[in-house]
Amino acid sequence: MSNAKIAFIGGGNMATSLIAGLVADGYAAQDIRVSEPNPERRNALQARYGVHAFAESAKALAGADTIVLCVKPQIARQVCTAIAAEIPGETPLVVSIMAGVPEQAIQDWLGRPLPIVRAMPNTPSMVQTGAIGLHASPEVDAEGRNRAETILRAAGLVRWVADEDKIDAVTAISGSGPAYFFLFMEALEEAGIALGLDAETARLLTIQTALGAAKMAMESDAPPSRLREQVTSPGGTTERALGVFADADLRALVAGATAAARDRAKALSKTLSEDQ
Ligand SMILES: NC(=O)C1=CN([C@@H]2O[C@H](COP(=O)(O)OP(=O)(O)OC[C@H]3O[C@@H](n4cnc5c(N)ncnc54)[C@H](O)[C@@H]3O)[C@@H](O)[C@H]2O)C=CC1
Ligand SMILES: O=C(O)[C@@H]1CCC=N1
Repeated sequence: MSNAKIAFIGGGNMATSLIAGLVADGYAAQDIRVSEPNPERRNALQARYGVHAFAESAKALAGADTIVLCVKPQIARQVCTAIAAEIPGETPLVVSIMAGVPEQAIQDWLGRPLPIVRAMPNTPSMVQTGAIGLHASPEVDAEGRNRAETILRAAGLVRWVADEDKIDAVTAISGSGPAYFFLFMEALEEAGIALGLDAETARLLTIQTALGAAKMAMESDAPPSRLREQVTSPGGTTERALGVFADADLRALVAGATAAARDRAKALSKTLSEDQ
């Protein structure tokens, strides 16, 4: 495995997910440093993963060739301008998982056109089953792409997009996507209870069905539409249920919801890059 020296700026939930995945994949813990103001989080990271965690960003950044920005978007500007002078002299790769923060803004705040990979992970990264969209700024070379991919692949499946604005589409589909599936699970579980199942049975049947459907869709050569047809006997129960979804125009609802999420991502990016 590559021996990039990685500095995580921010050691919260998402950073912890990435670090957990890297260490589980055999990445050397001594090559990972973290800057994190919260002493409990620092202690937990050191104890669980054997990485070095520091209160001072300069100590995490010393000797780093890869910097992973994992703080909240609202403090992106403040943190980037604070660490700008501490970044090692070579041109390290910067990977940002901060939602809605444009690559150009990061380069401006860091004071030089460093190669930036922007990543949009999602919360299943916490169980190494994330879906992660990546975009590289023009300064990123093939080796930088590989390095970014190594870090993010530890958290799940990665897909590159060619244009930075497509990260807003990734946000709408997989970034926010877990919430859509959780909502559907909540509704199915509630429906199961309304139909007379006990709560635990309704929950477990719902979750296992979601897991099984996702596993089949991932492992099968057939598209989800074919898998759906395989469940749907002519004149049977599924056909009736799908008819109710069709009457409510579920596809139009999903298209509208994801367009709303995409538009919000675009608006937040504008705010984050301009108004801080
Ligand atoms: N939760 C989600 O579904 C997704 C989150 N993200 C992005 O991931 C990033 C991190 O999110 P979480 O891990 O959920 O947040 P979090 O709040 O768990 O982690 C942020 C960490 O940054 C630390 N911090 C604050 N000031 C700092 C400073 N000056 N220097 C270093 N560290 C500092 C905080 O103590 C905290 O531990 C955000 O930018 C978010 O947009 C991206 C995609 C999806
Ligand atoms: O809801 C949000 O704005 C963030 C971005 C993707 C997931 N959570």
